[in-house]
Amino acid sequence: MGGTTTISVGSDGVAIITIINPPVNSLSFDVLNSLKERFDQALQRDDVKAIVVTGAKGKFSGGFDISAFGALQEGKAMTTGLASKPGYVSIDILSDTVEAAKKPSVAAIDGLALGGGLEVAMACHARIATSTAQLGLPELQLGIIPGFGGTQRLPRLVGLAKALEMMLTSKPVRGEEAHDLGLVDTIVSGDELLEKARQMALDILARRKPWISSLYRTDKIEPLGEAREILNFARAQARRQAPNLQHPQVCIDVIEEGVVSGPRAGLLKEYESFQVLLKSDTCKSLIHVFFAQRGTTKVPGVTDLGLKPRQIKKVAVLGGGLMGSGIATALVLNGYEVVLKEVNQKFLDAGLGRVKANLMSSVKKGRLTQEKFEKTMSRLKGVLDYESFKYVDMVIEAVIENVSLKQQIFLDLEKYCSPNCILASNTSTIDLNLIGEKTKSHDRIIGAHFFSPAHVMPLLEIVRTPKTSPQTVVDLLDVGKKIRKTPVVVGNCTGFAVNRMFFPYTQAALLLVERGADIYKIDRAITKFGMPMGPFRLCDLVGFGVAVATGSQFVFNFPERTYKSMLIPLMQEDKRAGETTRKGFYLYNDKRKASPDPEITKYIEKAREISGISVEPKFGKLSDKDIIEMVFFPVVNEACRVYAEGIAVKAADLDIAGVMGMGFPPYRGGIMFWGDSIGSKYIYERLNEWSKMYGEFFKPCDYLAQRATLGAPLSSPLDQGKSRL
Ligand SMILES: C[C@H](O)CC(=O)SCCNC(=O)CCNC(=O)[C@H](O)C(C)(C)COP(=O)(O)OP(=O)(O)OC[C@H]1O[C@@H](n2cnc3c(N)ncnc32)[C@H](O)[C@@H]1OP(=O)(O)O
Repeated sequence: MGGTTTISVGSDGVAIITIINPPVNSLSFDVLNSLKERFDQALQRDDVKAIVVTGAKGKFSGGFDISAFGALQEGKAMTTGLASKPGYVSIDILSDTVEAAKKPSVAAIDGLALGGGLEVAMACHARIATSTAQLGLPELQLGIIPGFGGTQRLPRLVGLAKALEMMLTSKPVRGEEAHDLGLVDTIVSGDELLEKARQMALDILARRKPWISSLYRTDKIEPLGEAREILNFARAQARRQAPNLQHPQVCIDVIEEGVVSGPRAGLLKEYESFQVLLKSDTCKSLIHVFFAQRGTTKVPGVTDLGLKPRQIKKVAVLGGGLMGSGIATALVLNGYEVVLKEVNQKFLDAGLGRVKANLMSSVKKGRLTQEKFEKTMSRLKGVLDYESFKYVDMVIEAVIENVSLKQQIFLDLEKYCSPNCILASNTSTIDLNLIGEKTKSHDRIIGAHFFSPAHVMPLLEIVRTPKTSPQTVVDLLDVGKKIRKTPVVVGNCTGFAVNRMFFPYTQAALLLVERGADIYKIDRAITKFGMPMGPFRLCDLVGFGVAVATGSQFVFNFPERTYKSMLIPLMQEDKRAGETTRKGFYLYNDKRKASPDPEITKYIEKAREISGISVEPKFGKLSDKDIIEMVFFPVVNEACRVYAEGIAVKAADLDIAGVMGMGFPPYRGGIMFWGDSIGSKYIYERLNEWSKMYGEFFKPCDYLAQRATLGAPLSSPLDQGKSRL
């Protein structure tokens, strides 16, 4: 587990206890045990009058050690007192040792005080922090609730409404705001943090400052009737926002227990609920996503070579359409100089206008000041030729999906850019080897696949061919980090990881509809499962033009497993092309509100006639579970192919690609993780059965068949020899 604490006692009689467990001073069992021992020592020693708790290297603590959850979930880690007694940490250590101590303690907070870290700080008698410190209880994002007394102390320090907001959103507050809220007593600079904390501890001892136990404060908690109203309002809101999640409701129940029956009862309920939630599928999935997300930047054979990212200052974006302008927005927002190129003044003005509109929308939402807006816009320059391209460090091509156009552009780029310039394409489906076919620059050609809207969506799919140099990958990983994207490095193939995995998503839905399932019922079932929208609503959003262009790449490359439905082309003939035409699978009003359209039946019937498929009554009666399985098992099947072909290095990368790129619910852990929670054997058997009845589209791939026979998880490590990376 690792980590420890140190104690040093000054001539003023103040003991400084320092948490040491790099990189974020997480609270492992070793750290918690050591913290208890140090406190006991400090309380026994005659030369210690008061105590300051702090974290090494400018970080208080990032909370309980998340890597220890696995052992706890399996019922291990019972060797220490920590897990053997109900509420040992929250009651025995933090309440009965730290908070009830006869010597005052002050938490000196710089950097992070998150989760268990903030809970330790709240058990101290006062808190002093820097203005940049981040304080929060983000446990809910891991599928658990605060477990070291946070559900009881935070409401008593900042009031119910703010405490609920902080816990339910998992968002931390900065030092200044924490001070305004009463969570922190004093703000000081980093240099004087410890000195002022010592002084504060002595002031408390001398009663020059109040000696407060947060757990027994009542002044910030609303009277019972009002408190219940606030809690019920939060319950309803959490249910609306996350109908599939139990733990936000549990968190509110635990807070309520403390308000109604007192904080001690609250602490016990917190402990019991924490133990139950820890073992839930939601928690296991979210913890998997936490580590998987951090694992995407670790690419064997690339990031372990000791390469340093080169400095990229200026980037050219080719194409000012929806994607190009979104990419340019993300870049200028994060400090890059951007040259936006278009083919004529009209398109250029439109592109620059889109970037401006994106930034203005942030100004309107209060996320960007007018001054910052102007500074950000000043980093953007529009051009109509390649003249300035010799000064750029990277180009991102974002023109329409046309192979010969892209080939010509890359030839031009090779001519106009410096020989070290990175040549990236934002293509979502086209093979990069094809794009660079006519050039000699294969080592610096790379895919930088953003998701629309590019300045909002968190994923950056970095596509690498066998010829792309590791340096180019490292450079783009660094840009990805600087523009706050989660990068996933994948190999080159049609559709790469995200689009390839999710191509069967729409295909399966079309197949079900042609056989008699209802469009709107499918979308409802999929949304209930946790996707932001169903496949038909998504098609409307991206537009039928894009859907058909992307689809044709798959039809061409994987004809044996593409379901060829005429439904979308038939609708296109009638000028229905999705949300932009106000008519797609749904009808749209001025406010973009979608409503079902009964007219859709006529297109479905026509599509059936063309494909020669007749309605099967059982498809009209599919349960939500059937719909989920028939739509998502083909996605799992394709994810298995992608993994087996070595397009992804780790199955966990595919989980993140699906969560961040398609909105697959993180609390289901990602597509491969979810598949494993169901079991390879069951998925294989279902697909096999459907492939016999409804064709090749459902045919399980060899990898899935092999895993099912072995009874092995889908995500177990692959033989790396096969990897395309
Ligand atoms: C009982 C209690 O109530 C329960 C708890 O306390 S649960 C834990 C609550 N705390 C959290 O949820 C915080 C989780 N951590 C974070 O949000 C972010 O890591 C952070 C804001 C602390 C730092 O972010 P950032 O600087 O971008 O660095 P990031 O890459 O995320 O993390 C650095 C490393 O620390 C690790 N780490 C971060 N927090 C950790 C934690 N609480 N436990 C274990 N490891 C942790 C990361 O896995 C990563 O490891 P790696 O370098 O091997 O990949």
